[in-house]
Amino acid sequence: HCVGIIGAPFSKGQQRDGVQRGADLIRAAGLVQKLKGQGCVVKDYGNLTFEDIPNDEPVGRLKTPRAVGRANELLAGAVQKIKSDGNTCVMLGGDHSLAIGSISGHAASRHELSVLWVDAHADINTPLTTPTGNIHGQPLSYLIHELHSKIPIIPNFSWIKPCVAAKDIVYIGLRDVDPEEHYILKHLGIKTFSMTEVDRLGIAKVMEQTCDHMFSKVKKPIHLSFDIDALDPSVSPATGTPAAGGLTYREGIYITEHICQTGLLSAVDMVEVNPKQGKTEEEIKSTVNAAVDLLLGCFGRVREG
Ligand SMILES: N[C@](CCCC[B-](O)(O)O)(CCN1CCCCC1)C(=O)O
Ligand SMILES: [Mn+2]
Ligand SMILES: [Mn+2]
Ligand SMILES: [Mn+2]
Repeated sequence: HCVGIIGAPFSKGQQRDGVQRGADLIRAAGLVQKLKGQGCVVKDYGNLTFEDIPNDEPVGRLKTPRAVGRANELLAGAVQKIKSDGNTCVMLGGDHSLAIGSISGHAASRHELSVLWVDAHADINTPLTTPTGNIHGQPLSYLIHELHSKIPIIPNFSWIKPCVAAKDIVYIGLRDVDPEEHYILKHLGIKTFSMTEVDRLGIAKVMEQTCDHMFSKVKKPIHLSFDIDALDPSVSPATGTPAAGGLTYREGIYITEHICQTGLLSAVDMVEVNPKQGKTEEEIKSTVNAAVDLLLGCFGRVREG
């Protein structure tokens, strides 16, 4: 595996300070060395630098939209470069609004994508449905062809072109979905495996049916967008929007092992690690170590050794 890593120390898709430190914490836990130790060729492209944008007043309910739009424009360019260099891209967040840039940049180089969204949340609110105005709860709405007509003009967002079809998205881990999001998921017929399905089917069947869905027509490169809050808070407490009843550590690892086995993983996001949301050093370590182990699972680490 040839892996290109980009850090995006960005937090303005939400309101809690600290998530911008996720990338460097994951690096400090040895991600690069451990990937190399399992035979990967790794290039670390470093961290993006996000200039402060003054007077970034709300637009409608949207908070700090100009910063979010600009940060994602920069990220999209970086991801496109990493892909053109022939790597599988690893984007280390930062909050989940960064999926706008990560998926946009990926799609710019690989056109048709399958998106696997592993998250407690659907992150598909539009600017008009969002209950909080936090753009980390909205990234998919800017990217899906079928929602394009629902997106108003937003400063620094004009570069974004929808690039994913609703049929090419699969969710795993949902358990905290807003009513408006639920309507959108149903209306668009998006494939979802909530925690109910994880409990009913077991993670092996969930992954089997996820792949059946993604490969039902043509096999496309996979973009895995992993929000660490998909895992149960007992495993990953240091995150901004924890929700009870999440994936076990083992279920998370099984997801990444299975996706690795497809040979189609083309980009992965690891977002929402927030050290300031951990009550103890232990909680922070547990969260960061889970993020590292999930990424190692994406790139060939198997538990049987
Ligand atoms: N759906 C929420 C949470 C988004 C989480 C973003 B992620 O997944 O990147 O962490 C709102 C959640 N909801 C608001 C009302 C009270 C209950 C929680 C939103 O703000 O849109
Ligand atoms: Mn989430
Ligand atoms: Mn998310
Ligand atoms: Mn989150």
